[in-house]
Parts: sequence; C-alpha cells; structure tokens
Amino acid sequence: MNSDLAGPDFRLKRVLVPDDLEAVLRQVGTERYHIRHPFHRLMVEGALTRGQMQAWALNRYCYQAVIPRKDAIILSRIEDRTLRIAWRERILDHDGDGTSPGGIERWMRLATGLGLDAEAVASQRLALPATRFSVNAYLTLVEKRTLLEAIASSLTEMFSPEVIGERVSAILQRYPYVNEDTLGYFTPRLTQAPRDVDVALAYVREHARTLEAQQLVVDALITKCEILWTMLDALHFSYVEPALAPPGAFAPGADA
Ligand SMILES: O=C(O)c1cc(C(=O)O)c2c(n1)C(=O)C(=O)c1cc(C(=O)O)[nH]c1-2
Repeated sequence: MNSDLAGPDFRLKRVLVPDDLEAVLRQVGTERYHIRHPFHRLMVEGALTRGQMQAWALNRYCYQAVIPRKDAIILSRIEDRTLRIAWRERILDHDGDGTSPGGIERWMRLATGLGLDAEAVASQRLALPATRFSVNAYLTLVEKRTLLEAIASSLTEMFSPEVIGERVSAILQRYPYVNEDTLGYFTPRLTQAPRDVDVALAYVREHARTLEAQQLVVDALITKCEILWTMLDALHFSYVEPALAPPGAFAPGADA
C-alpha cells in the first residue's frame, strides 16, 4: 500500500478514490488477519494435538452459529431490495433451507469428525467465555454501528480463501485422523466468499465517499480482524501456552 494513503495505524491521510480505499482495506488484511496468528501457524505446521484441534472446532462452532444471525440483523437494516436479495443468500448458506444442509451442519460434521459430541458442541456450554464475548461483539457491531460499517465488517472474507486453502491442505497432510469429508465445510466457502465479497465491496466502494465514512469502514474491518484474532488468542492461552482453560470450559480427554 502506498504510504501517502494512510499511516501505519491506518489513519487515512485524505479522501480516497475507491481503488485506493480498497488497497487500504487489503493492507488491513495483510497486517491484521488471523492467518498471522500463532495458533493458526501451529495448526498449519501440524503442531496441534487432537485435543487442541477439538478445542478449535468446538469454539469456532459459536462463530458459525452467530453468522446467520448477524446477517439477519444486516438484512433487516437494508432498504434496497436488490441488495437484500443478494444478502439473504448468506443466511441460506449457513442455515440451509431445511432440505439441504448449510454451513452450521457442515461445521458440526467437522466437529464430530474430530471426535466431539454433537450435543455438547451445539449447546456451546463448553466454549471459552472469551469466544462468546468475541462473537457477541460481532452481533453488537452490526446492530449498533452504521449499515456501512456492518457491511464493511464482513470484508474479512476477502482474505478467507487464502487462510482456508492453507488450513485445508495442511490438515489433510499433517493430521492423519482428519479426512476430506470431515473438512467438507470449507469447499463451498471458496466460491461463496468471493461472491459475498463482490456484493459487500461494491457497496462499500460506492457508499464510503467522505473521509469520515472511509475511516469508519477501515476501522470496522480492523475491529472484525480483532474479533477473529481474540478468538484464537483465547484458544492459545487456554490450550497451548500457558494452557489455562477457565473452569467449565472444554477439557481434552485422555485420548486426545
Ligand atoms: O475459516 C476462516 O478463517 C473464516 C474466516 C471468516 C472471516 O474472515 O470472517 C469467515 C469464514 N471462515 C467463514 O467460513 C464464513 O462463513 C464467514 C462469514 C463471515 C462474515 O463475516 O460474514 N466471515 C467468515
């Protein structure tokens, strides 16, 4: 990114044309996306135990479960019918339509494929408190901030195909107890995410025209990166180092 667009803290220096705004947003991902988190790095190096992988799947279920709810909040705030039609696809992607499964069910297949009990995962009662606080922060963001910020916060999906590609190939290579079927959640995401990004990015490029609006967009994306980052922080603290999971949280069994 050209340094005359924004400072190292992502404070914008002037009003940007849409291509320059997009360049700043992509730089946020380069610097702040969870692909750089130590927990993710350990996962792709093949260094996590089965119990740590289970902890990841169990906690990430909370994020999956909240995604269609946050998209329903966004949907309720959109006045433009064409945009609503496009946005509602996201809810179908995650909830399914009652006949074909959605992302939540596919994530459950991942969790049970790793040896977790479906009821325990769905209840979310063994999730880390910090995971719950993080996913609730996402709901609060889309509810309380402007629609522009709510839409911009979804733009971490610009970076998800890379993190998913890296994760899936590393897991298949380095975790022999996980097979392709278990990771089936990720396959549709590789086409759904770019489709979602096209819609959200077009909206942001069109509607963030003032310096103030553009800064709000950049800050919303930073906040979303922080939400994803803190979820992995919590996993790292609780299950890797110093491995101090709070009382009541998931504890890997002796076989994991
Ligand atoms: O695997 C990942 O690392 C990852 C990241 C993200 C993201 O960047 O927010 C999403 C997903 N996956 C994902 O599967 C997904 O459905 C999704 C929806 C959203 C969103 O903010 O609307 N992000 C993500």
